[in-house]
Amino acid sequence: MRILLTGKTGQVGHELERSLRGLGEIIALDRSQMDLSDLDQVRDVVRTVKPALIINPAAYTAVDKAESEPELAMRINGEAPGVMAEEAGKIGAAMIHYSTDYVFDGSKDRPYLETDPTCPVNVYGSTKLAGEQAIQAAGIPHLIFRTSWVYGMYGKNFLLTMMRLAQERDELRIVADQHGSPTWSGTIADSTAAVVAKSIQAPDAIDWLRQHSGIYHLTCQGQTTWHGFTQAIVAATMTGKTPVLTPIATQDYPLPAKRPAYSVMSGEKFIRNFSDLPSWENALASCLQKKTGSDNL
Ligand SMILES: NC(=O)C1=CN([C@@H]2O[C@H](COP(=O)(O)OP(=O)(O)OC[C@H]3O[C@@H](n4cnc5c(N)ncnc54)[C@H](OP(=O)(O)O)[C@@H]3O)[C@@H](O)[C@H]2O)C=CC1
Ligand SMILES: Cc1cn([C@H]2C[C@H](O)[C@@H](COP(=O)(O)OP(=O)(O)O[C@H]3O[C@@H](C)C(=O)[C@@H](O)[C@H]3O)O2)c(=O)[nH]c1=O
Ligand SMILES: [Mg+2]
Repeated sequence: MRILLTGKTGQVGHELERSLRGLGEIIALDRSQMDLSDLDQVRDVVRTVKPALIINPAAYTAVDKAESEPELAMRINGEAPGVMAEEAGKIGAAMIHYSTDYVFDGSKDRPYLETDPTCPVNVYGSTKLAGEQAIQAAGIPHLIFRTSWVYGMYGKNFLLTMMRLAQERDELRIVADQHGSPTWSGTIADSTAAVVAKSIQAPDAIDWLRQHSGIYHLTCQGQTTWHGFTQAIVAATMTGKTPVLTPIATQDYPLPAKRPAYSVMSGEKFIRNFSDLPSWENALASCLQKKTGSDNL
């Protein structure tokens, strides 16, 4: 199966390139080869590569910057996935796409289900929701994996930021009233590869993907806060003198974009249909131990 992989320099794209090895002919592209802000180029690349499956982890992920660049964020997160899906439809291809917990407003206090109403509270979330809707509207075989709080040893993320700040400072002030599920990029990539492998084992991979089409919540299981996540990071990575970790309220860490106060998502549908998901604690340990996502959930 020929697979077109976007965003190979991103956290998830980087791990996917590794996890997908052996599952087909992987055409992995970066921004210079497929710029999602150039919709004509997106169209041309799909037409030239003619994949059976598009896997799209590329996205505009700068949550605060998106507030001042809504049009660019919408083109990359909302429109480009729609163009990919439209072109996929013309060649009988399927699509695996990634979305976010930030499609929810955070007013629930129990894990969000795939059937719960969406209501983004920031520009990034609105543009990611538009991407989901554009893919659904194209009517192609598709899997949309909503994930959250992604980290790993590669790329820009909260784990690496906090490991650095914990070395530099005596005190860290961290938001303790936002609840979510930190998710290792390796878990996302390996879980995606497991799904692709299942599709390939079926008599007709595209038909299998059509039968399983829909939205799935793909996160590590359990929940914490950014403060709780930092406590786990510091405990696992530092010995000797550690900084004081002071819990603070969201309002005491002002940022341009609003965030949902609660964005835990139930992984039950994903687990029932595809494969098990690790707890966030176990995934963090695996990440720190292995430093790759190649063969560990
Ligand atoms: N990070 C997170 O916490 C979360 C992410 N998600 C979703 O998961 C998916 C993967 O995210 P993640 O890997 O963490 O994201 P990263 O920010 O690590 O990577 C984003 C990727 O998209 C690429 N990209 C950005 N703009 C363009 C563009 N105009 N054209 C082509 N490529 C572009 C980047 O390229 P370059 O390296 O050149 O910038 C990079 O390869 C995304 O859909 C994201 O919305 C969902 C929930 C949480
Ligand atoms: C560095 C730092 C951050 N924080 C807070 C700010 C913020 O609320 C929280 C996390 O910071 P981030 O910048 O990683 O948060 P954010 O960019 O909102 O992360 C989000 O990214 C997008 C792409 C998603 O899809 C989401 O699932 C989520 O992972 O931690 C502190 O409280 N203290 C600190 O010292
Ligand atoms: Mg961020």
